[in-house]
Order: sequence, then structure tokens, then C-alpha cells
Amino acid sequence: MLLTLTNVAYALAKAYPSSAVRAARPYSWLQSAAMSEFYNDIVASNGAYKYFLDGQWRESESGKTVSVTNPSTRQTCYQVQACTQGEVDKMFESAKVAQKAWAKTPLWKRAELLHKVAALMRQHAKPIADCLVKEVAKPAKDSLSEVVRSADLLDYCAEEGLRFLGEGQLLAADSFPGHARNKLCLASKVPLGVVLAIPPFNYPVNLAVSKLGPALMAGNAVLLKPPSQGAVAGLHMAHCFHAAGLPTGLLAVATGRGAEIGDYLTMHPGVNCISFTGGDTGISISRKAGMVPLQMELGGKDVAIVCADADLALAARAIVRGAFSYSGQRCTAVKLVLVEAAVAEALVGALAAGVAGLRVGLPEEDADITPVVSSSSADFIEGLVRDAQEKGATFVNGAFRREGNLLWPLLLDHVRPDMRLAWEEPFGPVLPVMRVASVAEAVAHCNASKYGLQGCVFTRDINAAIAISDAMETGTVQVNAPPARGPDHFPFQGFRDSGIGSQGIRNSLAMMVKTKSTVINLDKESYAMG
Ligand SMILES: NC(=O)c1ccc[n+]([C@@H]2O[C@H](COP(=O)([O-])OP(=O)(O)OC[C@H]3O[C@@H](n4cnc5c(N)ncnc54)[C@H](O)[C@@H]3O)[C@@H](O)[C@H]2O)c1
Repeated sequence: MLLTLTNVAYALAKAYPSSAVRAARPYSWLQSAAMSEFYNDIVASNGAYKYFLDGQWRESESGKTVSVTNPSTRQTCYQVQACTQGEVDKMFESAKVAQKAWAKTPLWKRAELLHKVAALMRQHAKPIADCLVKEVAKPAKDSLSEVVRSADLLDYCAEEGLRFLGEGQLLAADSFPGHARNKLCLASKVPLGVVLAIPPFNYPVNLAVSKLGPALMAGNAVLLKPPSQGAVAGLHMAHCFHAAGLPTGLLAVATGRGAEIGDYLTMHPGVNCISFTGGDTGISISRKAGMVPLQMELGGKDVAIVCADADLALAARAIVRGAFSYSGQRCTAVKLVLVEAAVAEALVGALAAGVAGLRVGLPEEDADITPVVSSSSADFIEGLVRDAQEKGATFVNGAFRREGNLLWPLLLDHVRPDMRLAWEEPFGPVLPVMRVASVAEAVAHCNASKYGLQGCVFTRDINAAIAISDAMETGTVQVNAPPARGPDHFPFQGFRDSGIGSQGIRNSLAMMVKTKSTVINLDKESYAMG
């Protein structure tokens, strides 16, 4: 159903109370029972959400709050606390103390706790997902699957952590020239201390849990700074950790203004690791951070290279899905199609047909295209489109259309390297197509980008696919499918300005520990079975 924002209020009213609509949605078996009781503690008497410190939900001594804006209505939907620097100091102090005790907690007990959190998240998936719908305009079905996926991630992390963290190394000195077997080295994995976790707005639950799970399992404390849009979903999620019995102080959640606490958090002497997912902000954080391990998952300009021999129907379906799900607001969205000229006409026709089938509307109605996160984001996207238009790109499926933060999906053909859309990340429902003379030209364009997150190639020739994947300087290349971050145990990393380090459950566990060696010096050499 096509909607305009003039009838948004009517549609919202229709979307919320209707039990018929709810019953038709997937995961209906996950409906939460007593939302109000479970979440009693986290809302202040004035309706603002509290922050979390020392196992308690609190109002900030600043007396100030930050508004969270519903992207669909552009009205305030929640208020969260504007934490002060003093409150941040207290979070680091408590986290440091709590971490020492947590590091002495057996691995199986840590795993048990993560399983409990996962169970609570499943039980409360609906209210958490409802926050995502309101705060970041994510379609209802996708919001729910983000929460369920996050619970699955925690379970997997607990299992993987038991195996991975329990293993160390025994090294004997005699394998190095000049040494005898009179020294034995026991290398084990020990926690880093306090991990600062900063997720972005587009997956505020999943990308928080993907940091919290590995960090806690590995024996660390966590200070979570949720994004402003998505903060309330993050607070609800954090409440599941609290309700599962997480020791006091081990997790703190700071909400507030970037100007007040952003740099203060990332440059705080109490930080022992920063795990950040977001845009170019991550680059400036990397420059300012002290000597601490950094896990940075940043922006992307993922290309889809379509070879002349590709299955064009498959490619078009995959590209439309990859470009437009969650309205293109995904780091791994297809953000540029590079198609060999011989099949460009046919591919653009198939893409146009796919785009025509997308439903534009509200997240409550599970529309494919929903309002982008903010007016400034919509302005930025519009700027990229206008630039391409002025420089000669053509609109394949009608003119640019915008109402408030809602942008109709746009397919642009004949995009050229002198246009901003050839290089910049729109983070919106816009798909540029650039026609190339050869696959080599496509690969060269991909490698000239400042980003190197993912990319994909469509071809029927597996030998060509491997050669193109090897030539593409990106963290991951998908063959005959769009870029994707999941499944969450796959390694996930960006090259160049797209990141530092690697995610994926095992890689994140590895990020959250350092190696500690104990060397046993024997009074004489000793050889096993000798
Ligand atoms: N590579 C990945 O895994 C991945 C995944 C999802 C999103 N992203 C990227 O994230 C971006 C969109 O998300 P966004 O708009 O929330 O990104 P953003 O960089 O604006 O914000 C990310 C987080 O950083 C916080 N922040 C902002 N300024 C800060 C400061 N000075 N100090 C500390 N924290 C600060 C924000 O509040 C938010 O929590 C896109 O560029 C997208 O590609 C990357």
C-alpha cells in the first residue's frame, strides 16, 4: 500500500492496536507477557528512560534528557537521560571493580548467564522490537528478527566461548635454535578489562549484543553507549542482562549528547578496548583513542559486479534485495552496480521491475521502504541524487520523490565516476548503476574506493568468480548473492576506511582477550618420554 505522510497518523493508529495485524505477523509466539512490570524500573516518573549504573536504573544528576525522534512522524517518541562526565567516571570505576571478580568466575557460569539473557531476550522480543520500529523505523518483521538473531548470537557466543577461551598453548623452548627443553611456556587468554561498546543506529540491538556477548564471555566489563536513535531498544536489551542476574557494575549504559560525553568516553583512561560500529566517526575515534585495542566496523560502498555471463534474473533479484532492504540503511547494502555494457540494458530492465514491486510506507506495516532515520540523512541522500542528476545520470523508475524522511526507491542509470554517488555511501533507498567496458574496469573502481567492506560478483563461471574475488580489495566477497553481515559466526571485516580488526563470534572473542604467558623454568632440561 502506498502511503503519504499526510495520512501517517491514521496509518499509525491503524498499525498499533490491531490484533488482527499482530496475529498475522511472524514470531507471534514471542509476544511478551508483562511488559509493564518487567520494565517498571527503567522508566522515570516523568516518562524519560533512565540510564544504568551499578546494577540500578537512575536519573541523571544533569536533570536533562535527550529526545529520540520517530523517523516516521518526526515527533519525539522517547526521552533518555543526558549523562554527565561525572556519571561516566563512576561507570568506569564500578566496571573496573566488577571486572576483577567476573574474571574469577568460571567460564561455564559466564556461559550460563549469557544463555539466561538470550532466553529473556526471546521472551521480551516484542517490546524490544516495538522500540526499533518507533526509533529507527525498521520494518516490524525485521525488528523482531533482529532481536531473535541477537538472542541466537548470545547462545552461540556462550558455546563458542567455552571451547575457544578454554584453550591455551603449551610451548617448549627447544624448538627455537640454541634452546633446550628446560623452559615450558603456558600461554592463556585473559580479559582486557573494561570494553567500551558503541553500536550504530541501524542495528542498535544486534550490534550491541555482538560486542557485549564476546566481551562478557571473555571476562570483561562493558560500558555501552547506545546510539541516540535506538537508545531505548538498547536500554530494554540491557535490562535483560540485568534481569538475568549480571553482577553489579559489570555492565553500565550511558546515554547522552555526543558533545558532552562522546570524546570523554572514547578518551577515558578507564577504557581498555573500544569496539565501535558506525560511520567515519570511527576514523576520528581511532585517531584520538589511546593505546587500546580497537575493533572498528565502519562504512561501506559495496559494489555488485555483474559479468556478461551472469544469470541476470538471479542477479537482479539479489541486487534489489541487497540494495533496498531496510531502505538501504545497511553497511552491507549494495551501493553501486558495475555492469558489463553488453548486458547493462537487460539488467537495468530487470532491476527496474524489481524496484517497481517494492512497497513504500510505514515500518508498522512492514513496508519494504520506510522513512530514513533522520531529516539530515534524507537531505544528504537528496544531495547525492541531485548531484548525479545535474551531471547526467538518468532516473529509470520515475522522478525523485520525498515526503519528510520517506524517500521513494530510486534506480539511477548512467552514473559516472565524476558523480558523488559513484563513491559516497547514501545509506538510503538509492541504487546507482555504472556501465563498464570490462570486469577489470569494475574491479579497478572497487579498489579505488576509500571503503573496502564487502562486494559481490555475479557470474556463472566459478573460475572467474574466484579470480575476481581475489582481485577485489574488500573484507568479504559474495559470489552470486548480495553482501551480508550474517550468519553472525562468519568473519566480518572491512579494509581501508571500512575498519580495523574482524568481527564474527570467534573473531570477536579473540579481540576481547590478550595473551598471558607463564614460563616454567626447570632446573634441568626434561624431555617427554625421554
Ligand atoms: N561495518 C559494519 O559492521 C557496520 C554495520 C552497521 C553500520 N555501519 C555504518 O554505520 C553508519 C551508520 O550508523 P550511524 O549513523 O549510527 O553512525 P555514526 O558513526 O554516526 O554513529 C555510530 C555511533 O557512534 C556514536 N558517536 C557519534 N559521535 C561520537 C563520538 N564523538 N564519540 C563517541 N561516540 C560517538 C553514535 O551516537 C552512535 O552510537 C554507516 O556508515 C554504516 O555503513 C557499519
